[in-house]
Amino acid sequence: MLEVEGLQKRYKQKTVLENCSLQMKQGEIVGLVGENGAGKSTMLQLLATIMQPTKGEIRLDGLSYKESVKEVRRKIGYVPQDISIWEEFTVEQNMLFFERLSWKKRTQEECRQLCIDMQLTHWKEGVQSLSGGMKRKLNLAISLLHDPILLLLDEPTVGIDLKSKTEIGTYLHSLAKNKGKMIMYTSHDMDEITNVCDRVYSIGKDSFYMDLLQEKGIPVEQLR
Ligand SMILES: Nc1ncnc2c1ncn2[C@@H]1O[C@H](COP(=O)(O)OP(=O)(O)OP(=O)(O)O)[C@@H](O)[C@H]1O
Repeated sequence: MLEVEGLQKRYKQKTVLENCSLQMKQGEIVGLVGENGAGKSTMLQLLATIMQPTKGEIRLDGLSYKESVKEVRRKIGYVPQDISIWEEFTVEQNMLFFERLSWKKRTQEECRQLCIDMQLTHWKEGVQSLSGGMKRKLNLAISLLHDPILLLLDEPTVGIDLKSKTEIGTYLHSLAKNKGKMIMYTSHDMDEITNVCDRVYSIGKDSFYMDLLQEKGIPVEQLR
């Protein structure tokens, strides 16, 4: 379970997040929406332990981010907005490289299976020749190497075709429902949010997203 209480983030004079509280349970896929600059990436980076909040508490499976950050990190997979893989390597070389950096050991077959599970079948192919969708899948596969319980995805489907988007959505759904992962992800695509997420947090004072998602019948709460 993820528990966030009274979170605040200030960048110098600017307060981006104020008194945000949220919870996530095992097996849930939660969307994070809001206009550009609302603070979605900031929230994901705080949850990923990349930045520290100026106020507030975060706990993952009862572990405090302040007291047990090393243990917490082992339980988190984070995919930033920008793709971060080795362009000059093959899919296989990328997977094996990042496996060596991971605290959890995986066999070559397990690494390959992770890719196959999300329909990334170009094991021997150079990353440079992959489509945007395949690169996104590889980035996602790398983030799963250490079998995290919380997966934080910053616009994982931006700029990719509908087929890859749908495959990623289906895969995320199976990760949550069959393996009990908690998944939080941001997107500006409301159809995708509606199709993939169980519920949504809308960041910011603007009620545009709240109204839109409520109309579509998706449970949504506002964070400011
Ligand atoms: N390191 C930083 N220093 C100062 N201000 C920052 C920093 N990072 C983000 N900000 C500001 O905080 C606000 C929230 O940014 P953030 O990237 O979290 O928004 P976002 O909702 O993810 O936006 P987008 O949809 O464009 O990705 C923005 O006004 C941004 O300029």
